[in-house]
Formats: sequence, C-alpha cells, structure tokens
Amino acid sequence: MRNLKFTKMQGAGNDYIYVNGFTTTIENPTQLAIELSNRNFGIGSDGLVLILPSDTCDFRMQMFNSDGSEAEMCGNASRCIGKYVYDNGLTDKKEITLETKAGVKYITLLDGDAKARRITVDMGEPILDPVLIPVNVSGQPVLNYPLEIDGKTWKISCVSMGNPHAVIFTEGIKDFDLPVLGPKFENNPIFPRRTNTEFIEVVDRNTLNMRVWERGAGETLACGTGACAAAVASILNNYTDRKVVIHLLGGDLEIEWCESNNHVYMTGEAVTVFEGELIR
Ligand SMILES: N[C@@H](CCC[C@H](N)C(=O)O)C(=O)O
Repeated sequence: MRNLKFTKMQGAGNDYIYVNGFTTTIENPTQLAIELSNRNFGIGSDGLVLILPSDTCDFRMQMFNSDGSEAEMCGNASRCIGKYVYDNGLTDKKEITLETKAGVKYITLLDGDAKARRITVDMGEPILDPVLIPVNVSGQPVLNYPLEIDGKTWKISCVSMGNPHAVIFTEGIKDFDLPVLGPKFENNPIFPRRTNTEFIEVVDRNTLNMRVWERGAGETLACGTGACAAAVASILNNYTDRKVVIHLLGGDLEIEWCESNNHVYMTGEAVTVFEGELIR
C-alpha cells in the first residue's frame, strides 16, 4: 500500500480518521478501520470516515466503526465532514448536501470566519417503526419495552436515525460499568443488526446527561445519532421539550426535533485534531 494522508477530527470527543476519497482510493476500508483505529498499534480512533464524490449530492460519506463494520450514518462525522470540505477548499458552500447510507443529510456551517467550527446537521426524520429500526418486537413503536439483562429489567425505547438506537432512561449512569453492560445490549437477539445503546439521565425539561455504548466501537465520548435518538425518545416520553442540550462525556450537543417538519437538527462543534501521513 502507498503512504496514506489522513486527518484526525473530533466532534464532542467522538474521534475518527478522515480520508479524502477524491485523491485516495482505499481498497479494504474494513481492514484499514480496524488497523488504524487501534489506540496502541494504530493512530487511535472510534473509526474511519471516507469523504467521497457523489452523483446526487455535494459529497458522500462512508463510515466504518473501529471493529470494521460499516454504519449507515454518523452524526458527529457529518459535522466534521462539513468542516473538512470547507476548510480544505473542496467547497466554498456553507450549505452542503451529504449522501449517506441513511439518505441525504443537510449540513449548515454557522461560523462567519475562515474556518468552520459550529455546525448544524439536518438529520431528517426519526424512524420509529420496529421493522425498519430493526428490532424484533412486533407492533407499535417500541417505547419503554422491558428487556431483561442480568436479572434486571431495563426499559428500552428504540429509535433509528438511519442506524439503530436503544435509549434507556435511568439514574446513576456515571457508575455504570459499560464495557460489561454495553455488549449485552449491543448483541442481544432482539436487535438483528446489533444496536447502539444510550444511557440517559433527565436533568430538566431542556437538559439530558448521556453515556453511550456504540455498536462496533464500544463506549465513545459522544454519539450524534445517539443524541438525536435520545432527544426523540425523551420527547415521546414527555420528559423534555423539543429543544434539548445533551451533556456527553466529550462535550455538549444541541438537539431540536422540529414539530413542523418532523426533522431532527443537531448542532455542535467540529474540530481538527491533527493531519498526518502514514508511511507504509
Ligand atoms: N458516533 C456516531 C455513530 C457511529 C456509528 C454507530 N456506531 C453505528 O454502528 O451505528 C454518531 O455520531 O452518530
């Protein structure tokens, strides 16, 4: 393999390695994601993101978790792609369309200055149909469904933002042993394509605390689609209003589920950590 130019970026501490697919072809992204994400023997990240040309949008995103699995959608990476393409002169637009495996997402760069930092993504409509999420529970939207794990009954609310999420409202999340608990949700047979799992504390009608166990990556400092799913589930449960700030381990995300068009909007920062070249 030839040398590989990359950029490490993070959104609320959810860090990925970004590769410009206009200039670099990656033959085996699954293998590369596993190798490069390793925090001891690689660069270290929650996964790999390819920024690619699109026939229908300004850009296309392909996203691989640190275990090499490909995800349909990534909220924090969508913001970082907005920053990457603007800062690197791949576009001069501040409203950018992004093709993903979960449909088209609309990125808006909010800053007026030379480098983008604060970014909103129109994440589209949440999916509540258990068949589409997918979750092996028949019937109505899955809200507060009792799932028994290790002798305890957890109430899960399932929301897809293009990728699957199980949201749990509970207390004492800072004491949870996620590396033990998380895989038991992720790999539970009721989720045929595994799941991301969000552990949420309601602070008040506009504020949530969240920890997340991500499908294919383990505990991460933040998950954009997970924050959107958590906001939707908390609104459906009438725990919060339609605009919330979510405190994650790596920073805050602002989420709004808009009543008029049913779209979820996510706003937060996108940050370049460093650029590098891997000598192979
Ligand atoms: N951290 C991401 C989501 C990444 C994909 C996820 N682990 C999955 O497999 O669905 C985000 O910010 O949305």
